[in-house]
Amino acid sequence: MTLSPWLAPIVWDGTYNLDILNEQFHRRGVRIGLTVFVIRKYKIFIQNFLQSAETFFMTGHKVSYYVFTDDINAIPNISLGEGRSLEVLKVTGYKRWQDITMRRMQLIRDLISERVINEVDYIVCLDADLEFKDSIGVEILGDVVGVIHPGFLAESRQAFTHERRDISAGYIPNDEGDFYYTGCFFGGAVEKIYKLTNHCHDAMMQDKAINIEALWHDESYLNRYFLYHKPTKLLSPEYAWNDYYGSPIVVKRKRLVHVPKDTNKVRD
Ligand SMILES: CC(=O)N[C@H]1[C@@H](OP(=O)(O)OP(=O)(O)OC[C@H]2O[C@@H](n3ccc(=O)[nH]c3=O)[C@H](O)[C@@H]2O)O[C@H](CO)[C@H](O)[C@@H]1O
Ligand SMILES: [Mn+2]
Repeated sequence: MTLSPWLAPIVWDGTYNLDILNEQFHRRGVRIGLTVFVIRKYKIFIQNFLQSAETFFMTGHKVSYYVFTDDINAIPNISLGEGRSLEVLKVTGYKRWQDITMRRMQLIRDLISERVINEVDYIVCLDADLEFKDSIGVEILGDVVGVIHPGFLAESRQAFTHERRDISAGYIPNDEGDFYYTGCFFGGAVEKIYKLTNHCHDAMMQDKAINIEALWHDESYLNRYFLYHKPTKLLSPEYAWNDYYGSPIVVKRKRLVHVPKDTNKVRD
């Protein structure tokens, strides 16, 4: 499948010509931001994350990394390619891991509105427990970009693990939902991601006020957002692979892969 039912492209290997795209994006001098959070024990992932990003992420383009952490000194010094910069931002970690993952929406929103709106054109927001294993370039850029979760590519709508309680601001009715999107990767034009993160954070706060939390935390609220604000570009699960799902033939390139982790050890 290379087009969504609302005619947004779904990016797979073989669906685009990177030379043509690179020329277009170079001509615009496009700047790309990448946010990643390493709070508490997730700092173990940052070296490999950044090093592999230097090899495979947006080669030849202007890239700004924004690394959020509770301990600035724990972030290793990585030598960066030309036109690339890295900034470490100090944040206080939340006690519950669910709050750490959900509060990313608020922190990204505030970073965008405070300054990043003037620093980059596009912003890509990723989990930290990921390794780049193959090229990820400007083919992923668009106004609003969502990534199909590798576990739900061939699943029916009924199998999607959306939030199904109608009191939640993350609610998606049983007979709705286009795809199941991963929470580990979203992005788009910086002003569009301001709207997305602002909306998702507000939804989480609405739920918190009535003491509920959607089934898959930020991922559930993101799925709800994408139902009513459809992505203008979708990325295939090549962009958020997990070896737990083996090697189906449709997935020719595993570009970004989850690093196996023992959640009992890395989450408090
Ligand atoms: C592949 C995928 O769909 N990932 C999503 C999924 O599970 P995951 O199991 O992949 O979530 P996770 O444990 O990687 O947590 C999400 C991210 O929050 C950050 N973090 C989390 C805990 C902590 O103590 N310190 C810290 O820095 C870190 O950047 C991490 O990568 O569901 C989560 C919510 O349940 C998020 O929506 C993830 O994006
Ligand atoms: Mn993760």
